[in-house]
Amino acid sequence: MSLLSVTDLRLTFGGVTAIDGLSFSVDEAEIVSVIGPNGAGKTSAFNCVTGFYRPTAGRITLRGKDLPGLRPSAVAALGVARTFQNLRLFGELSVLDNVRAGSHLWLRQSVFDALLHTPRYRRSERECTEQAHHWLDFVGLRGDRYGQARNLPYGEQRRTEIARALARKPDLLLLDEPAAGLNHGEKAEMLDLIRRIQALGVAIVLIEHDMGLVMEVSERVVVLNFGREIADGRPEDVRRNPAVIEAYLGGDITAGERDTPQDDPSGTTPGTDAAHTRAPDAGGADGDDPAGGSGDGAGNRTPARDRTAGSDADA
Ligand SMILES: Nc1ncnc2c1ncn2[C@@H]1O[C@H](COP(=O)(O)OP(=O)(O)OP(=O)(O)O)[C@@H](O)[C@H]1O
Repeated sequence: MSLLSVTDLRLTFGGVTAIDGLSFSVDEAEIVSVIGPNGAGKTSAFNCVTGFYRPTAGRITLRGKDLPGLRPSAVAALGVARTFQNLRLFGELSVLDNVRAGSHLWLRQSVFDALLHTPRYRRSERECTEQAHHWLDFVGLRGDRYGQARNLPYGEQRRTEIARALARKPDLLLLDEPAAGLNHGEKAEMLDLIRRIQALGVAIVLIEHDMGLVMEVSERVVVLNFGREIADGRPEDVRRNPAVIEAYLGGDITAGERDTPQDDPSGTTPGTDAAHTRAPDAGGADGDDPAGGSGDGAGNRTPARDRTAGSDADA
């Protein structure tokens, strides 16, 4: 049985069809990437899996258990953790406390323990802090872990978010554009980190516009375009798939692999990522940020272009 199974997933917002029949599965400790141009429905799919959105139709199961209808906290308790395209750290809290917040999911303490500071409470808090240090070491955080999270450089904040997700001890980790806004060296470190997470036995679903990273790290790649799945296969097959090449308007889908210091002397501009060569949508709804946040914090969004299905939402 697959760890995650998504079957005929559909999601509409009024007249907008965000996902139109998506099916894929993820095995234990497998890395599967979901790619596609801006607005293709990738983040919406994550939101359906994690309980942030309720699908219009279709099935999502984790080890055979149906997920739709469960609240995000219940999905997390089943072993699914995620990071967000737009970072969602508690900026005022320390880096350490942000990661400690991830551990609280599995801590065994009652309100009674917390109020009376029982030995059990003190023990579990200590364990929680040790775990947070462990995961910050694991992700290779270099910054001050006792300082406010908002003061960390962008790449370090991304690591902190991943540490917080790992503190939940997930079996499945959904990473939404983990390399966005990172420079060349940081992207190489991210690739290494993703592999080390997999080596822990954690399955990963990756949304990423950097095709170099996707092709390097994925065992399978699922391609979405306008909400429809147009390919699902091994990276080397997907990159040659005519429908995929067409979806990128004839662009070289491996363009991101040229995102080297030579192309970008500053080493800080992720703008050569392939998917950004075509942007059917840069709508106000960012999927994980229905309140209207658009962009990934790195400013690497491309201009909006009309699309039939999405035009309402984009208006
Ligand atoms: N809450 C929402 N309300 C209305 N429309 C939405 C909402 N969330 C997403 N959409 C629409 O669904 C479509 C898919 O959006 P989604 O954010 O899932 O795409 P994406 O592939 O993740 O894009 P990107 O690469 O830019 O993050 C878009 O047309 C978007 O405008």
